[in-house]
Amino acid sequence: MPLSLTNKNVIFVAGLGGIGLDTSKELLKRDLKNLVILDRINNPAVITELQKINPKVTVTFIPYDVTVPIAETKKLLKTIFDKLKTVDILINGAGILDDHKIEATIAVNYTGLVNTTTAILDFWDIRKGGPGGIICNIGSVTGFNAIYQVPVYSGTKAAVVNFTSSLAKLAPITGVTAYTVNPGITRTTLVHKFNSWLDVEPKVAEKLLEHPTQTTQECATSFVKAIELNKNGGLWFLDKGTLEDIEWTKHWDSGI
Ligand SMILES: NC(=O)c1ccc[n+]([C@@H]2O[C@H](COP(=O)([O-])OP(=O)(O)OC[C@H]3O[C@@H](n4cnc5c(N)ncnc54)[C@H](O)[C@@H]3O)[C@@H](O)[C@H]2O)c1
Ligand SMILES: CCCCCCO
Repeated sequence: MPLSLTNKNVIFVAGLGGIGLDTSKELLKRDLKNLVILDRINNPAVITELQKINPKVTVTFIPYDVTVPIAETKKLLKTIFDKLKTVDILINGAGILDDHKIEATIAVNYTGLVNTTTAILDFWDIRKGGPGGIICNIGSVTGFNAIYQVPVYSGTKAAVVNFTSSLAKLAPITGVTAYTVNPGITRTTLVHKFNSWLDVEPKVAEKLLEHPTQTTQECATSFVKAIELNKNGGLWFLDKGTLEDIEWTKHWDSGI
């Protein structure tokens, strides 16, 4: 159901990246209570600028690498919950795009997202007396249909979409709802130049960028609208400045 972001506490993993930073700025147009940015990027000047956007919101930065062991993530989350007492939304946005780096791509884009999500369930799971919560995972249009020249990256994004859809179906058990935001090609440093798998297409970036794209601001505007729409199981398609909830085609059902 639609969600007011007023007085909410949000953890944003990768909130300082290309998409992340403009989305953080868009979030700060709402009167959150706290925006806690976890990122591998550490830029105090940017945090200072973010804080100036909305004095009603407390902006906090904590260095975080999603590839750390899950026990470390749980310790970090405990420090945040000890301070804030409640967290309403976790946004998982970390991602790399380099199909030469197979293990790193899987570790960051999938394993890191799964571990961060799993870790916060320690604090949210209603079966443990938790309050429940909301998971917003950044997938990608490539999670629906691959950029087949980067099959490793695309595969991790398909995994994010699939994993998050399962979380949404598990919400009645855990009390944690979930959805993905899936941007189309958005002009950030991630997409300027990157390696294709086994160099099957040395000009993959150049070829893709010949087609229509969107700005990070367009993406951010759609991103926060999706957060406010707050649809459990949402498959949000954020392409060329538009926002659309995708209907997934069911080909099989486990029956359970
Ligand atoms: N730009 C696009 O066209 C596009 C399209 C669809 C999805 N995405 C996804 O959006 C997200 C942001 O991408 P972007 O285009 O802004 O690129 P970006 O490179 O600007 O941002 C990537 C973010 O992930 C963070 N990150 C990377 N490795 C990390 C790690 N080990 N631990 C913690 N944080 C880590 C970076 O610090 C940065 O904040 C990624 O998940 C990407 O896959 C991007
Ligand atoms: C230009 C290629 C962008 C690929 C990132 C889509 O998730």
